[in-house]
Amino acid sequence: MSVYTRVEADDLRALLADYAVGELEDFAGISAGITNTNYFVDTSLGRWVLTLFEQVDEAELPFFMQLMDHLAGHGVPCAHPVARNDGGFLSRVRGRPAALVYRLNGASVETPDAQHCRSLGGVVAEMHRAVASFTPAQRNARDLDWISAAAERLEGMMPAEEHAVLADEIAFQQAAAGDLYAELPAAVIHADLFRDNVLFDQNRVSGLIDFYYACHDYLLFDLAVICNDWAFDDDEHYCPTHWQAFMTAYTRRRTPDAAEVAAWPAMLRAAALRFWASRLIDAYFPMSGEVVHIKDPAPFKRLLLAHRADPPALAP
Ligand SMILES: Nc1ncnc2c1ncn2[C@@H]1O[C@H](COP(=O)(O)OP(=O)(O)OP(=O)(O)O)[C@@H](O)[C@H]1O
Ligand SMILES: N[C@@H](CCO)C(=O)O
Repeated sequence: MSVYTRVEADDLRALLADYAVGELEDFAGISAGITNTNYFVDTSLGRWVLTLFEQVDEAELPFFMQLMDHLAGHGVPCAHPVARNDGGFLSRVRGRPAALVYRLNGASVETPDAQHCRSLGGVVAEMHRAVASFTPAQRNARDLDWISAAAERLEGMMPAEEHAVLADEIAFQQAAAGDLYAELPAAVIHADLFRDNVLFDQNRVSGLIDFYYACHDYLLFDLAVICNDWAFDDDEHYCPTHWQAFMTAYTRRRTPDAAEVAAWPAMLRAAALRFWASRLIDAYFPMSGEVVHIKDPAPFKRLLLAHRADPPALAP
C-alpha cells in the first residue's frame, strides 16, 4: 500500500499551476512501494509520477533531487524531477513535501535473466561515471555506526547465537574499514539497487528509481548490493551467468581497480549485513500506524554466512 496521504483533483490542479506540464487529465494512486505515497498523474502534456514524502528527512530532499537531475542530465536512465516554474524541484501537497517526476516506461522484474543483468551492468557503470562530477554529498544513513546502534537495540531480543554473528560481523567490518577499504573509490552511490528499484522496457533498463538511500560511499558497495539481489535466487543459490552478464557490461565502461578486487569478498558481506540489520530492526521494531510490509531478514543472514565460506569472484 503506498497511498498514505489521499490526494484530490483540486490538490493536483493547484500543484500543476506551478509547473509547465499542461492540464490535469487523470490520476491514480500507485499500489507498489512502501515508504512514500505515489500517484500516476496524466496531463495534456505528458505522464508523471507524484511522490509525497512520508518518512524521508526533509532536509535531505534537495540532495536527492539534485542527484537525480544530475544523473538524468548525464544520460543515465532514471527517475528525475520536473522543475517548477520557479526553478525548484520540491513542492508541498496536503502538508507533505512532494516532487513531480517524469514517468518512466516499463516495470520491474521479479525474476531477471542474463539479458536484464547485462543491461543493468551498462547503466550502473554509466551512473558510476556520472557521479564523478557530482559534488554534493550525504552520509550513508545505514552505515556501520547505524548498524552497530541497531545491534545494541537488538541484543536480548533476537536469539543470542544470531546476535553473536551480527556482533562478530560488525567487528570484522570495522577492521576492514580502516584497512581493506581505505583505498577504495568512493562517490555518491544508489545504495539500494534491488530488483524492485529498476524498471525494464523490452528487457532493457528504462530507469532506476528510489534514490532515497543514495549517499557518499564505496562504488563497490553498489556492486555488492546488486550481486546479492540479482545474482542470487530466492533460495540464495548463486547464478554465475547473471553476475557474468552484469560485470561484462559494467567493465566495458568502468574497470574495478586492484583495491576493489581485494575488498570484494568483504564488501559482499557488508552489503548482506546492512540489509540483514535493517530488516531485523523492521521486524523487531515495526513502525506503527501504517500498513507495513516486513521483509524477511533470514535470507541475508544465510547470504552473509555463505559469503564467509565461499564468496563469488568480482569478475567471473
Ligand atoms: N518515475 C517513475 N516512473 C514510473 N513508475 C514509477 C516511477 N517512480 C515510481 N514508480 C512506480 O511506483 C512504484 C513505487 O515507487 P517506489 O518503489 O519508489 O515507492 P516507495 O514507497 O517510495 O519506495 P519503497 O518501495 O522502497 O519503500 C514503483 O514500483 C513503480 O511502479
Ligand atoms: N531494499 C531494501 C528495502 C528498502 O531499503 C530491502 O530489501 O530490505
